[in-house]
Order: sequence, then C-alpha cells, then structure tokens
Amino acid sequence: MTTWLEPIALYTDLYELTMAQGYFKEGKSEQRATFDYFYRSPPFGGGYVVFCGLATLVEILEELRFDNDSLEFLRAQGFEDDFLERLKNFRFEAEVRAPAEGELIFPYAPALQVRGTLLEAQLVETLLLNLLNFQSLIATKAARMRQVAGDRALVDFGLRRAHGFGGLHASRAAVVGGFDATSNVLAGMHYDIPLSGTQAHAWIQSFEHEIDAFRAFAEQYGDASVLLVDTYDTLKSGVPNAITIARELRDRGQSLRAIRLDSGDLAYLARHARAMLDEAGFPEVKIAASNNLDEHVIRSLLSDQNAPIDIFGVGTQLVTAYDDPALGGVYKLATLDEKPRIKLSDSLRKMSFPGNKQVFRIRDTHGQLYADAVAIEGQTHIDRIHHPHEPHKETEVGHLDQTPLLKPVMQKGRRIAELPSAFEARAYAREQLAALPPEHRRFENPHIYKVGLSTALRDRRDQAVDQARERIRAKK
Ligand SMILES: Nc1ncnc2c1ncn2[C@@H]1O[C@H](COP(=O)(O)OP(=O)(O)OP(=O)(O)O)[C@@H](O)[C@H]1O
Ligand SMILES: O=P(O)(O)OC[C@H]1O[C@H](OP(=O)(O)OP(=O)(O)O)[C@H](O)[C@@H]1O
Ligand SMILES: O=C(O)c1cccnc1
Repeated sequence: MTTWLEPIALYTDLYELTMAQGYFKEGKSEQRATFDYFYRSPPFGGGYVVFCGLATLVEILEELRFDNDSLEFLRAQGFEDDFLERLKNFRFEAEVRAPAEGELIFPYAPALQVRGTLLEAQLVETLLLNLLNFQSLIATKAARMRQVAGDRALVDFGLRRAHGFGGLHASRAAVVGGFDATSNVLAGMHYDIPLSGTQAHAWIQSFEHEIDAFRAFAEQYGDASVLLVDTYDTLKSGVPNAITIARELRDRGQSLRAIRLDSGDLAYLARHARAMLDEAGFPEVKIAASNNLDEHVIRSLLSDQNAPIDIFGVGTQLVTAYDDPALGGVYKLATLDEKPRIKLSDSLRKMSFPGNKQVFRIRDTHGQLYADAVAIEGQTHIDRIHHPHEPHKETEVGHLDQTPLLKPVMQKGRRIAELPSAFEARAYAREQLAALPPEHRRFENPHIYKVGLSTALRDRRDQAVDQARERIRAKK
C-alpha cells in the first residue's frame, strides 16, 4: 500500500464512523448484520456490468486497522474514548460472499454480501462502494470496446486523463474487461499487466527532422519500435519516413513493429498507410491508432469502414467512462439479528429485498445466460421468478440449469482461497460474455436481462412492506 492512501481506514465518509460510534453507544454494534451490494441501472445504456474490484477490496479489508494516527485524528474530531478503544482493536472479521471477478452482474441482484457485526459491516460501506463501483464501471466500458475490437490489440493509454490516482485501478479494470496491455507502469508492476508504449510528439519535435527522430528511436529500441507518423504530414512525410526506417531495420535483421496514427480521419489514413507499407514490402508492420477512441468509433472504423487497424490505444473515454461516469451501486442492510430488514421507498424500484439471500444464475438449454433468480437463502431450486416491480409478470424456470452466484470469498475476515489475477478475471469475463445472448450485449436498446424474485422472496418482501406500512399507520 502506498503512503498517500494511509491510513486507509479513514478513506471513508464521516457518517460511517458517526453511525459506528452510535451503534456502539446503543449497544448494537455487535449485532449480526448482512448488507447487500447491488446496482439498479446498467451504465452506457448497455445491458450488463462486469463485476470488478473484489481483489483490491479483499486485500484492503484483510489489513484494515485504525493506527495511532487515525485514532488521534478521530479523537480531535470529537469521537469518544470508549469508542476509540473499540476501534483500536478493530479487525475486519466478517464473511464476504461474491461471484468471481469478471462475472456479469445485472440490476437488483445482490452482487456481494457482507455478513458480520453491524459495526464492521457498516464501517466498510464507503470503501467497498468506492472500489467496486469504479472498477466495475471501467471493466464494463473496456468490455464494450473488446466486444467491437474482436481480437485486435487494445492498449490502455489513459493514465494522464484519469481521475487522479484512480488511474491505477482503471488500468487493472481495463484488463478485466478485455484490454491486453497498458502504458501505466505502476499498474504493470502491481497487477502483472504487459506494458506497451510508443513515443509522444515531443520526441519527434525535439529533432530537426522527423526522419532523425525515427532513426534515433529505432536505433535504440530496434524491434520494439512503433513510430508516431502524424506530427507533420502523415502520408507525405510520416509514412514514407517510417518505411525508410523499416528498410534500415530490415538491413540489420530487425523489423519495425508498427506505425501510430493519432489524428485526422483514421480510416482514410490507415487504408493509405497500409497500401504504402504493403507496396514497399512491409505487410508485417502493424498500424496502431489513437485519438479519443471509444467503442462507437472503434466499431465504426472496423465494421462500417473496414479500416486496417491492428492496435487501438485508448485513454480518456475508457478511464473516465466518459459518457456515463459513475456506477450507482448501493449497499443496503438486509438482515439484523437474523431478522429481515427492508428499506421502504415511494418507488417500488428503490425498495430493498429483505433477509439473507442467494442469487441463482439460470441458463437455457444451450448453456446461454437466461435469467437471475434472487432467492431466500436455503432455497435450492427455483420454479418460478417474479418481476421485482411488476407483480403480474412471472417466468417458469424450474426446468432450467441453476447455479448459485454468491460464494464465500472471505471468512472471519481472511480470504479463503487465492484470488484470480487480473488476467484470470479477464478470461472469465470473456467466457461469460460469450454466453450472454447478443440481444443483451448490443449497444442500442439492449433487451433487458430478467432478474426475478423467487416466490418465497417475493412473499417475504410483500409481507415486510405490509408490516412496515402497518407500523407507520399505527404511529400516526
Ligand atoms: N474514420 C473515422 N470514423 C469515425 N471517427 C473517426 C474517424 N477518424 C477519426 N475519428 C474520430 O474523430 C474524432 C475527432 O477527430 P479529429 O479529426 O477532430 O481529430 P484531430 O484532427 O486529430 O483533432 P485533434 O488533433 O484536436 O485531436 C476522434 O475521436 C477520432 O477518434
Ligand atoms: O485520446 P485518448 O484516448 O485520451 O488517448 C491518449 C492520448 O494521449 C496522447 O495524446 P497527448 O496529446 O496527451 O500526447 P501526445 O503528444 O503523445 O500526442 C496520445 O497521443 C493519445 O491521443
Ligand atoms: O505510448 C503511447 O503511445 C502513449 C501513452 C500514453 C498516452 N498516449 C500514448
């Protein structure tokens, strides 16, 4: 852990600590609680979210401590001695259940549960939301780019445009969503991501002539060289000079790896550059493109315009999730003291599902994802799912394959198995996306994936709503 985020226990909203002290004073802090993490609406107008950030969360939860500096700071904010004494001995000892990173998650189905004391489960809310919402958002954006890029290389160039230090986690999430490499050196070291890079316009500008800049770079970096060809005139100067360097490299038994286009009409330039490279006898030299790319531009370049681009460098749009910059995942109390709790709301959509639950992923007879059933814990097979907000919509699922999604990840505050690496999570996400029918994957008005309640959970929810309303009426 790097020093700028320490003490990490204070990387939270004040109200978590205010409530924690309150629970402590009320004698409630050691009651058993379950919180659910879920989101309500997929970003980018899409149909899914790639679950990401679990490994980062687990690593931090295992080490979560209030050290002397944090306790002194909290004392200065007015927190009281007896509570600070409790925090001094604080260790996260709860159970965490979740799917593997890279799993596809859908609206309203709990994607993670924390089961522990009310104090510990409440205290981690902000940290958990901060990590899971951001990484899942960026992994989802990356997955959309992977969807349209086929097997072409996707390289994350985003660090300079990222929201501060979030750039570190963005690079990790980009890989989980399907990226191949990053320019972010620290992310490469922390997460074992292959590094990739070319050179900036400054390098070219720092020489009298473009060809001198290319030659100097190629002499130092040989086979690894990618030359930026758009500083002066892409087709009249950049590409011809790159071809000269490719010849010089070939004479030395080496090969130019690629050229990079970074402005103008990328399809037009790629087509002409490809023809020039081929004609000069360099069909193996690849074409990389960058400049504010997103999934729509990449799709247009490849599908509509057939642009011969092999490598895409993507920055701003990826790491800032430019068109939908926050995932609204929430964390809601579902059970206290083994009793179901519900959050009422004027809107049925904002009500939570009470009690301890399991989510079943239901596949059709071809193994494709079909629906998710949110069930009461202990249910082993679901016959029918009910639309969470439209009482008359239901679907029979009893004949279909069902697997539980929430599996123990931490017990007594420790991970119970090694967590998958970013690249393992990427492979898993790829498998899941391949099993998601195209109608849920498409960008325009995707078909909504069914998430329903088991009959037992629906009944429990309705009962809890009636009881809560009864309590409100009785008080009036
Ligand atoms: N053939 C194409 N089809 C669709 N979009 C493209 C194509 N070529 C480039 N773009 C995209 O168009 C956007 C703007 O390109 P523009 O021509 O303004 O770039 P530019 O001239 O390099 O400007 P700047 O140098 O300020 O970045 C970029 O997001 C780029 O990715
Ligand atoms: O466009 P993005 O998707 O955000 O990708 C990152 C951008 O960062 C660089 O430009 P910048 O102008 O910062 O530096 P340069 O001199 O290397 O072009 C690079 O050339 C890309 O265009
Ligand atoms: O290596 C590159 O070409 C690169 C890295 C970061 C941002 N833009 C480009």
